[in-house]
Amino acid sequence: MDLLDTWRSRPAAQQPEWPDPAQVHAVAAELAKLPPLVFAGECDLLRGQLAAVARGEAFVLQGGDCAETFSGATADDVRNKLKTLLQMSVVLTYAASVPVVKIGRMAGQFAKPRSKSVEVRDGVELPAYRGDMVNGFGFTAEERAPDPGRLLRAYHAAAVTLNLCRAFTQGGYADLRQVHAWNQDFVANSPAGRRYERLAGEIDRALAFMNAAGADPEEFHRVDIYSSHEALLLDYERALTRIDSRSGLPYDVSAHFLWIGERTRQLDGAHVEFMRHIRNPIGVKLGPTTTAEDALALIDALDPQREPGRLTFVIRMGAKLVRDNLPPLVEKVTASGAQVAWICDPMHGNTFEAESGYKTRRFDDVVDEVAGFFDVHRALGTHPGGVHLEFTGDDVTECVGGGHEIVEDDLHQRYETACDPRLNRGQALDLAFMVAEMYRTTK
Ligand SMILES: O=C[C@H](O)[C@H](O)COP(=O)(O)O
Ligand SMILES: C=C(OP(=O)(O)O)C(=O)O
Ligand SMILES: [Mn+2]
Repeated sequence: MDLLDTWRSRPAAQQPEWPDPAQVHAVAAELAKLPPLVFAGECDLLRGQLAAVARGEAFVLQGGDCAETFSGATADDVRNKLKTLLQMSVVLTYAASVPVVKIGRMAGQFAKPRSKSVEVRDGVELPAYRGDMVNGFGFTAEERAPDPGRLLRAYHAAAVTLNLCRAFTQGGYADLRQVHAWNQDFVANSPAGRRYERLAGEIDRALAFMNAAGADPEEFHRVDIYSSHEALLLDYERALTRIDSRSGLPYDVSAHFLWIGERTRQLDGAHVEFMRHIRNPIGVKLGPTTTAEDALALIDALDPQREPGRLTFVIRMGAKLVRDNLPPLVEKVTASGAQVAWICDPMHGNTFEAESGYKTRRFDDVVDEVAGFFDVHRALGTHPGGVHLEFTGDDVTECVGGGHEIVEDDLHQRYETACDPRLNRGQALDLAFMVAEMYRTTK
């Protein structure tokens, strides 16, 4: 059997109950004919940059929506998210003096694992929303029915989003001389915006100095931003896996970086089996129950050559557990000689339901988990390699706390997420300043 299909005989968690498997087959055949969204050479470049992270020389900023939506694939939405990512990245690069590898949870993050497969409202039970790639968000039987045609729509929405990202980041918008422009609509009404504006002023002076001294590096005019999503729906990921004409090796060309979620990382499961065979840089989310033995077994399965940059562990323990549960993992993995990149997802271990019923997260818990992650690496002399966040470019009210204090009673004002609560732009920028400070005092 083709190695790319061995996953089919393993149990695959969190797959939709498609009404008609023949239709999934037909859609997969159509997807398999469509052009790649990313190129193998780009995935290799990212693998090289993640190798620098694993060596302790760079820092990952990975983030975006919990669940992208088809209706969110607009110029405004994508630009706002990118702007936030660029601002955070500038803060980290400048304030922490570290090269930042920028990875969007964008252009493909359309499928969600769920803790319950059904949702009940007022006695009515319907399938849970599993992302726009599977079913609709609206609470009606029609919307919630899984529809394989959505796999194709996801491909096209990813293509549109990626095209915008490429245009914004290569076409002048991401030029470092635009540091003020990214902040224009934000500065007056926000403390984070004002703090950013001061930093942008310093960058301006540094750029003017470099210019006067005769340096105007090409790298300052554009940035590389990579795409990523959870590789959840294996029919989709398999259909978008192609053999690289240069090397003869398989790459999943739906995104540069793919990760295995906390709910699908079973060693003998279909997700690990599929991901073993693609050559992209990949990640695995590790939650609070992960043992060092689990982590070592995942390395054996997914990175048998111990190739720096191939494997990233995304730690999401929760603020209360990270200081106790992470050290044995880092110690044993480091002792094994594997060079993984360690990055911190301070979102998924800190979700709770507010009294009003909204799913939310406390900004302070998010900060505390990142601080715990840094504490562990500082104590062990290992490298805190990055953060993985859920944020948006808009002023939503989904997470509580932060500089512009949002309280639980405010959540209803602008609660727009299709799945998990995201940091808004001010909270994301505040966090970037705090992470930069933690990095400076750790290294
Ligand atoms: O984004 C992550 C998961 O899909 C999400 O946290 C699960 O949320 P649920 O517990 O509402 O299903
Ligand atoms: C589902 C997610 O996370 P986890 O697998 O860590 O729960 C996510 O990143 O949205
Ligand atoms: Mn999420």
